[in-house]
Amino acid sequence: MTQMFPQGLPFMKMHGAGNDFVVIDSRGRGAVTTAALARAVGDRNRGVGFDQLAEIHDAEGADFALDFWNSDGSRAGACGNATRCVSDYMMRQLGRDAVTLITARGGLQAVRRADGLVSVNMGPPQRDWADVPLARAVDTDHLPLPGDPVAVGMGNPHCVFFVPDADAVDVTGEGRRFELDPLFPQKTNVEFASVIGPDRLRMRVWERGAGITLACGSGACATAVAAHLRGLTGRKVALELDGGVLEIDWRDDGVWMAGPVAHVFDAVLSPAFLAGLL
Ligand SMILES: N[C@H](CCC[C@H](N)C(=O)O)C(=O)O
Repeated sequence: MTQMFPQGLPFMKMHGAGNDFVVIDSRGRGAVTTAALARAVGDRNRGVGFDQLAEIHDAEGADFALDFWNSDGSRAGACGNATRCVSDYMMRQLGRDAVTLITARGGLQAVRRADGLVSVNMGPPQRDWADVPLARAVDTDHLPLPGDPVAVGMGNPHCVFFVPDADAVDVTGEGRRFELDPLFPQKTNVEFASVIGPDRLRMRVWERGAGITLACGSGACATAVAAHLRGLTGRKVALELDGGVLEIDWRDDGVWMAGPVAHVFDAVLSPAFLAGLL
């Protein structure tokens, strides 16, 4: 398929609070991303490097559709920060302050707030063990794992730990261990959070298929939901991540997540790089 891109394959580099993405706009043509392409582009030395690759597609009944890939070549059912970044790009292109999109989770909406932050409704949290998904029927509010974590699905699985000091956690060691725990048949993203106040949390994250990232939107949503369920915070919280602050508001219609976005550069994957990948 390389011959389809004799001039190479254009992409955009974006980030939301330091959660970084390669975005490929495939509207008007078929999907191009494969696991091999995601792994090659995701290699920070031999490719471009990203936490997730997002591919934009045409959609029926929405402004666009989005697919997400991790840097290890696996698929992600949700990616809140990439959704905000691509929604910003689409709102600019369409000259609007609101867009609708379709992901593996279903239909979502994103808006540009009066303060300029891009906010997305990530939908209601999934609290049933089978939806997270977990391997067996357990209490999702108190998983039978050391550290008493909470399981929350946001279109992808999250395992949220509340700890006295998130900065003291060995995120790589603990994250990798719980990512691969058999309780999570599709593995899991792992969050470590500490309470700063009734409307403020500190959070660090280990992402399934990507490792430590500077921020994780769906993880921030899952953590805010878990904190409220545990009676630690209200429904509206700011989360301090390594790459910036994300604002979460758990409303009746879903979990809204707002934060900064950046469109860093546009570039092209060369035909030589693509050879054998497409
Ligand atoms: N960074 C993303 C989440 C990626 C989740 C991915 N690692 C998975 O396999 O579920 C976000 O902003 O929501």
